[in-house]
Amino acid sequence: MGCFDMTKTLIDVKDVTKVFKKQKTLDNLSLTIELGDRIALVGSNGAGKTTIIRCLLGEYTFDGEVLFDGMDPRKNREDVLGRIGFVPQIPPPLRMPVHDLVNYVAKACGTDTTQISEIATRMGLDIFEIEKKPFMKLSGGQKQKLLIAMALGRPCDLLVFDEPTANLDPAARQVLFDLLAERSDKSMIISSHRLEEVAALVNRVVEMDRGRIVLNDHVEDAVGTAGRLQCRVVISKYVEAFEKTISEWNFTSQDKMEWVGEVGGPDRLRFLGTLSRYVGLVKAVHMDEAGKA
Ligand SMILES: Nc1ncnc2c1ncn2[C@@H]1O[C@H](COP(=O)(O)OP(=O)(O)OP(=O)(O)O)[C@@H](O)[C@H]1O
Repeated sequence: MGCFDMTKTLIDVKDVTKVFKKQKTLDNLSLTIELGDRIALVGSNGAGKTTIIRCLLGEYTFDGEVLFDGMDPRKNREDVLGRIGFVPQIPPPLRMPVHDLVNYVAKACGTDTTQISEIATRMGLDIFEIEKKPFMKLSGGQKQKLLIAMALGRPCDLLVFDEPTANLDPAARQVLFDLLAERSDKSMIISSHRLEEVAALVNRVVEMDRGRIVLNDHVEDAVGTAGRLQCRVVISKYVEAFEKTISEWNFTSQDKMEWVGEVGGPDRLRFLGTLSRYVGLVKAVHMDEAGKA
């Protein structure tokens, strides 16, 4: 864990403009990310999500300033990258065999290969089976799983995942969300087209459109940490998985169809994200701020 200043600002993006071929991909963008923020970075294709991530990783020149824990990512690239677990949207075309790649990453990032292979196994990827294969000859899903295992199997202060689920089957997606939930003490930026998919993991939503931020919602701010929401959820048919999930939120039911419970203000987004997994099942949702019916 690195040292942070009193303000706990992890990333400061100030007036960043990035132009590709005369087109402003980032348009005077400013954003402060605090330590502990878990951000869903959403927006349509071409909004600029990957570009701001690449600026943060020190890969591009741009006008304006980006600081990671006070450091310029271009001038202090090694230090900055040493603290970020990154999964790119498009896997790099590496010829290196999987075995060598995992060893290299483990050594460079101060972890051991077992950590990486254990996570890969949870994702459904047996590293030993593919260890002689060049990375670029793996399937899209295999590459993604290995990149995720390498990012999560190393020590870091920030996880940056750019569209991490694009090539994953539903089972692997679920494991990824479980793995990320286990790391909810970490700061995260997860870029996604599907807010409902990542909502359960985050405490902040930043939406981009044409290089600008159009929504910046701290979930805690909206309801207040002390506020509680009284909720009623009605489903159209009984499903055991739903019962298990909603029971984990301490909801109760007489008939297993209508469920009632309370959700803490800061957990509102996570709760809705959880419900969205059962969108075909949910017939009604009612939420009231406790005491303000
Ligand atoms: N290296 C590049 N050269 C030229 N144009 C680029 C480059 N990288 C990105 N762009 C352009 O910048 C814009 C934003 O791209 P970016 O990849 O940041 O968007 P995004 O929000 O990540 O989109 P997606 O959801 O499709 O991944 C697009 O119009 C894209 O064509």
